[in-house]
Amino acid sequence: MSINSDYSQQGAGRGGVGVEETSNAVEIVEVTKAFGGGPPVLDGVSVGLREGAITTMMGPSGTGKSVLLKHVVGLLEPDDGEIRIFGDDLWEMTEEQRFELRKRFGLLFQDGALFGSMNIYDNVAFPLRKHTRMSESEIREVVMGYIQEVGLEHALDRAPNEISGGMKKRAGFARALVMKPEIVMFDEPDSGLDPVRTRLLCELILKTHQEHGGTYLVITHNIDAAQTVSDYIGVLYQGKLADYGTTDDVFNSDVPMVGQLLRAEPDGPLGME
Ligand SMILES: Nc1ncnc2c1ncn2[C@@H]1O[C@H](COP(=O)(O)OP(=O)(O)OP(=O)(O)O)[C@@H](O)[C@H]1O
Repeated sequence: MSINSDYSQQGAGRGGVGVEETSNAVEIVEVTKAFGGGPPVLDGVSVGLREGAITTMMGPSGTGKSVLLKHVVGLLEPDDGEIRIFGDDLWEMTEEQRFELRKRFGLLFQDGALFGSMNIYDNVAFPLRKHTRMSESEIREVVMGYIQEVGLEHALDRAPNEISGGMKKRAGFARALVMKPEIVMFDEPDSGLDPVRTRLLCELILKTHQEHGGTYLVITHNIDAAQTVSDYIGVLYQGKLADYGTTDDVFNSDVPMVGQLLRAEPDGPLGME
């Protein structure tokens, strides 16, 4: 599939192959969230993230995708509804249990969220130094393994402000993986990348997932990236889950807003508001 492929063409995507029988690692159940007395950003959203699958969440800007991700990782508490991680309600457990659970998550934010005062090696080593009792030589072995996987061996001593946006994302990816997380979440991993680097990052996501397994949640506006990496796609719109299914199902959706979003058509229910 070329980068400028016809998005309306069907049959691409991972299509949930091989993961249909798994249970949900994450269950978002009837979650409602509003801020400061405003209308709900999430209005009774229910969706599961299948264990071992890559699920992508799409939707127009400002529709609550990042808010949903923050609920999954426990950074936001729902006004109503439940977040269940491996069957346990995140807000029924103690603060300490939630803290322990968070170690099973890897998070990749848009800019890699690297510490500006540390070089790339120390950034990737940081979670191991903070959360484990591994020796420096054990840490080095693990860190170098992931740094090689993301192709940053030549940039170990560089500071985050000395490397490109794509390299920052790869460093953030290595840091997200270093604790061997069972759930990995990517908030717009492709933002600011050109089409070739977006494609390379997608390949890296697929390769890493294949190698290490895990449940991935990806938030993106990039149609090509969504089609390439996803087993399942959910679409958020006006506080609700407008559609959810395998990649093929959602790209074939007869929900007008979903068709418009995935074909990037100017005409349809979506406007500039
Ligand atoms: N902590 C907060 N306090 C108040 N409002 C918030 C907070 N977090 C998010 N919002 C609001 O919730 C709405 C959804 O935001 P969110 O960042 O989840 O959208 P998004 O779908 O990820 O958008 P984009 O695709 O543009 O990144 C926005 O109107 C935003 O202003």
